[in-house]
Amino acid sequence: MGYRVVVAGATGNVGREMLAILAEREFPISEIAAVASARSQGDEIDFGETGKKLKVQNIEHFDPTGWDIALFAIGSDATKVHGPRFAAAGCTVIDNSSLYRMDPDVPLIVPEVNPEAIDGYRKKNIIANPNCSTAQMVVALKPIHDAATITRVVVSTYQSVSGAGKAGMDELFEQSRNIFVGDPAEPKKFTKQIAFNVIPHIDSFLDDGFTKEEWKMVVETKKIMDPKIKVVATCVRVPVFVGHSEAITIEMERELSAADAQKILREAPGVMLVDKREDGGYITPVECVGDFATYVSRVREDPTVENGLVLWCVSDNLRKGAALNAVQIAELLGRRHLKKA
Ligand SMILES: NC(=O)C1=CN([C@@H]2O[C@H](COP(=O)(O)OP(=O)(O)OC[C@H]3O[C@@H](n4cnc5c(N)ncnc54)[C@H](OP(=O)(O)O)[C@@H]3O)[C@@H](O)[C@H]2O)C=CC1
Ligand SMILES: N[C@@H](CC(=O)OP(=O)(O)O)C(=O)O
Repeated sequence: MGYRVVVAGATGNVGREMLAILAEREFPISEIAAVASARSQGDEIDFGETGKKLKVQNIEHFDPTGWDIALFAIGSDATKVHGPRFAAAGCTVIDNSSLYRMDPDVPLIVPEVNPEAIDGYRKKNIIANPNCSTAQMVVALKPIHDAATITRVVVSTYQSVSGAGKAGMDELFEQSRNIFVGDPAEPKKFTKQIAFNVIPHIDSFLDDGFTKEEWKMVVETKKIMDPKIKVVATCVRVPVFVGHSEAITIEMERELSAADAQKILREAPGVMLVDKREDGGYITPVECVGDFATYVSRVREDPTVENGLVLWCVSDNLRKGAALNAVQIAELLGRRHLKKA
């Protein structure tokens, strides 16, 4: 007994994590299909660690009729073509691209933060997954917002290359190797050398000088958590393979001590507080890989404003930032709306 589930983009970084997480969390599945582009048609991929192999199907020829849920991680362009086709066939699309996130008829969901918003999904039969940097930030901030009403957020991100897909990971690997052996480190996917460097530029530039990645953090946080919150972001690519980090400074309406914030975060869903004020008493990206948690460390009071806190937040961008959140949405959809086959 279970659902008929499609993973679209199953050969990619996010798709492979989706398959792994569906298996790890024993999502109720009666049948699973792995689809991707024509390039991968016929390839065999693992269904997580179940030992089961899945033959990749070409999305162009895949008929979604009779399938219950499709987890999409194929980018905005391909989603524009196939998302509405799957949704119209009755297969609910949970989409990782940015295409539908700000569509008023599409719920944008982080299950720990705004689960009730999923109830509007029937308008388009599509549910959006937020940007990876937004997802982990709202998980960390929601419990603090509930306690003291956050009014302003200043965030700087340190985003791993896996956020730019398989090609981003390959580029960091190749450039690092080339530099060690004295070969040129040519940028391809990124705008400048990423190995042994940082790049203050993710996604395209907008007219006001911010990047689209920074804009997404602003508008998505408002849609998921509270339209009144002011957010300003600086998004930076760093030479880390997996795991996004964020330095977050917040201002609140009411006073909340660092000790009280730590107490709240210790109990918060999806959050793992690791905050010892000693060497190594905090989490770094390499330590979060493969985990479900959003880690919070280094919670402290900001002495420069009346009610302010500063914290450090780390999470596996391919999991909470994409695949895990999508599977959690599927679980939520099952609990609130679907009947098991
Ligand atoms: N929520 C978030 O913050 C995140 C969202 N994403 C989203 O997920 C998407 C995939 O990311 P990621 O896995 O890292 O990228 P990868 O580059 O690792 O994988 C891309 C996947 O998309 C498939 N694909 C590409 N073009 C098409 C097409 N025209 N039709 C069908 N399938 C296609 C690829 O198939 P093939 O192997 O056959 O080429 C592959 O499976 C991103 O583009 C983004 O939209 C990603 C990371 C985080
Ligand atoms: N832009 C993110 C990953 C991503 O795909 O985001 P989005 O789905 O918002 O385009 C990163 O590079 O880390």
